[in-house]
Amino acid sequence: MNRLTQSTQKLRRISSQEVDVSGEHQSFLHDIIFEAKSLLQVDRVSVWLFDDMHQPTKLLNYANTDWLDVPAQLPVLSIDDFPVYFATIITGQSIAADNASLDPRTSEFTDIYLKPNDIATMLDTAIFKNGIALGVVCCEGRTDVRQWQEWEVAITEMVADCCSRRLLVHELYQMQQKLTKMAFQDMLTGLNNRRFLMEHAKREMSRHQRTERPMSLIMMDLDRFKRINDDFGHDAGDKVLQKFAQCCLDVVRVEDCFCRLGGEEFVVLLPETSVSDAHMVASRLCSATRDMEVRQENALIRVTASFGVSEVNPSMPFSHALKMADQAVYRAKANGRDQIQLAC
Ligand SMILES: Nc1nc2c(ncn2[C@@H]2O[C@H](COP(=O)(O)OP(=O)(O)OP(=O)(O)O)[C@@H](O)[C@H]2O)c(=O)[nH]1
Repeated sequence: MNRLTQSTQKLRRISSQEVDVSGEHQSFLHDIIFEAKSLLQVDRVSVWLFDDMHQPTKLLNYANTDWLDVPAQLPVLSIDDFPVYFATIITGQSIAADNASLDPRTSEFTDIYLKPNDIATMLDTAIFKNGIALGVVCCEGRTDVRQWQEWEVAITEMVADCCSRRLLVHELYQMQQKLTKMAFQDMLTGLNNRRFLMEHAKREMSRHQRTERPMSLIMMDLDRFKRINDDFGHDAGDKVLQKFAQCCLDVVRVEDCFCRLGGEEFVVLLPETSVSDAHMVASRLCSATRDMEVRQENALIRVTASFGVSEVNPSMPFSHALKMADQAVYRAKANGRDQIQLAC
């Protein structure tokens, strides 16, 4: 079997493997760049990505066989300093520079990179995404110049394709993470949303059923919020909601689950908390809201909120506790607002 066939088989096996793409590039490109180093018998293989694939101005170093611990400050190559190299790579041509200091496509690197790092020969090729160069795989030999063979260029191009596939999987993973976050997060306040609360409550209720520890719920609704929108505008209303969210987060504990149900309605689920303790938390939230000020142009906006506190009985559906707390909020509103009512 010739070298090309052997190397192709190795790379195909590597690129078919499932890998954890949740970490840094150095971790999930590690096996590919190490295999490239071994197949091509070079001193170093590195992966660089463009800052912007559509209008690249810089190449950023992302993964390197030499650095198992990636330094905080990675080298950056700018298009202004290496115009010929960039122009060649962007068009998708591989650069097999036998003598890197003499080859016009890589000689730009001589003083700044080749000499200080003792690099004599380079074989670089573009990593593509949708037919556009996204970055570069860079293979470097130290000390001796070398005559690159066609099969070695083909292998480097295949390494770049393996990287491209891994990067795509990494991008899909990041997109999925973002979508999951969006599905469970309120975009305006950054708080968890109703969907998150329902999922979280299910888990908490099962835990509390086993431990028989108390759990409580506080529902809160800003008072006469419509007036704020009407008097100061919708943006001011949004600002109030954001400030209120932050203000409440400062009061509750990290293990409490604070969510925006929608509009000007919020809930905090308090594990390991009796109704009387939840009432104390609600009192703190009530006075923190009263003390809160939001500046809008020359005006200072102040708000109050009405609170309903209920026990969460793990043997009843969670919607029951929500309903009880909601009814208590309704009574607080009917009773003059800016107060707390216990569910009965
Ligand atoms: N700025 C802003 N306003 C919102 C948002 N979501 C809901 N609202 C507004 O919140 C207001 C809620 O008004 P109402 O349900 O009448 O309640 P309220 O004025 O707070 O009166 P009470 O609850 O009875 O004290 C409505 O005007 C909604 O348009 C939001 O994300 N941003």
